[in-house]
Amino acid sequence: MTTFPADFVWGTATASYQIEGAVAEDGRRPSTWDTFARTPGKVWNGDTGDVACDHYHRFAEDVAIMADLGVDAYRFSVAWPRVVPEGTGAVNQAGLDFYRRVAETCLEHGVQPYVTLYHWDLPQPLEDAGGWLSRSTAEAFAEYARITHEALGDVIGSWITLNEPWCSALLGYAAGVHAPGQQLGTRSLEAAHHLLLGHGLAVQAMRADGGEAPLGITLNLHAVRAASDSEADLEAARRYDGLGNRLFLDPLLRGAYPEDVLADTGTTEWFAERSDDLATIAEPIDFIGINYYSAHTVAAPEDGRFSDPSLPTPTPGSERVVTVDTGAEKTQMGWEIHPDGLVDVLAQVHALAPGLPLYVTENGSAWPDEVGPDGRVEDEDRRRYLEAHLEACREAVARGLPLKGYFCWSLLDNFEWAFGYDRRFGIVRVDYETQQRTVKRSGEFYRDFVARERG
Ligand SMILES: OC[C@@H]1[C@@H](O)[C@H](O)[C@@H](O)c2nc(CNc3ccccc3)cn21
Repeated sequence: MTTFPADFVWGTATASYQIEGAVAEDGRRPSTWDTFARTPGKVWNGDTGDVACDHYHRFAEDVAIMADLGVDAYRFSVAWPRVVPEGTGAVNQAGLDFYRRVAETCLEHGVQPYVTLYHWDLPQPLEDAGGWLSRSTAEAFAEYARITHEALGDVIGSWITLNEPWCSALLGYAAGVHAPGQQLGTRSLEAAHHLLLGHGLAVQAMRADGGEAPLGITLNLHAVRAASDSEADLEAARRYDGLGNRLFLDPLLRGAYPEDVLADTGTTEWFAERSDDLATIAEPIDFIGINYYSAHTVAAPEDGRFSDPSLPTPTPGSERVVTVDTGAEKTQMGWEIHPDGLVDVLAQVHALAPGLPLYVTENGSAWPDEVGPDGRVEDEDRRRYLEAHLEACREAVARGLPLKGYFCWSLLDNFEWAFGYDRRFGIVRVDYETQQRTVKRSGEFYRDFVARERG
């Protein structure tokens, strides 16, 4: 059986708004998710990230848990509203000091800090000024990245500019199910462009600041399969792969937007007017992070079949694609379980950029956990999902794909965006009443798997 390289990175991942709480402490100012969560009807049960896992005060305990799990690395995000509270202008030293404490605590425990600079918590004043629909937000992001990289470059092992620009653009500005909750159809591609521009400007700014730490970006890639080899279904798959994957992979790795996607969405002229930005967007990077959860079998709509629910309407083009239920097992999110799709997306990126290091920066599953009378959480479904995807990583390595690490989503149960606290992804349970942490069966499995593979 193929073994993982000795330097393969085993990690866990979280994000600031989902775990920190302390949303008004030490100078932090509101983000778009503070606003969105407070908008009636947007988040399950009216949940907010006000307290979450209280990680702002409990980070040392959480890092110690990671050390006990034996992970090599911790991927967490820096909250822009803690560091530059208004989005531009004054820097909040208390915010930088918090992340320095987190990083130093990680290093003291032998855990490498991986930072995501933007995991969706945009400072509200920037949204008020146009958000990602505005080019100025891209420029503000680059300045925030430069400030944070300059302040923390001595304690951060790797930098990820953006988490999932697809979600920020398509869910935030088309579907409206994520902050800021806009439903602007194809104008969401303008947000995608400014997110990618912000990424490129940030890479340039951090490179200019010096430092050796690798720089990359994280994309949620969709493994896409046509329901049949009919022309209509193959066309649906082309559309889904285009809007879900190539709209981001192509400018980042080929320096050009996919013409078919721009044609599909009627945005060819808008992007042509900004073609000079492509050189910045395609600024060379050191790795790509891939968030993988599921594969999608798609088909052309027929009478009686509705638009694809996982491409929330009115996402551009979703009226021309339906997701087909293949009968595969699903997680509590309704996402089908296809570990082989992980290998497919890694191979897709490798084909575009041979040799570029790849990390699975998120992979995990939500299930309705039960706490036993002994206080344990025997989450066999999550353990099984985890095992299957770790074996998919092994297969990817065996095929010679440049997979360098795996980060389990998530270390802790946390605020699951529009689902609030109704969905648990953690390998460690959080009792939100007491903030008690309990390592689940899946966490024990991950600990033992990593120890065994490390030899
Ligand atoms: O939903 C689980 C996690 C979420 O908690 C992370 O913050 C986020 O980075 C994340 N991305 C995906 C995959 N992409 C996605 C697709 C549809 C809706 C929301 C996210 C899953 N997850």
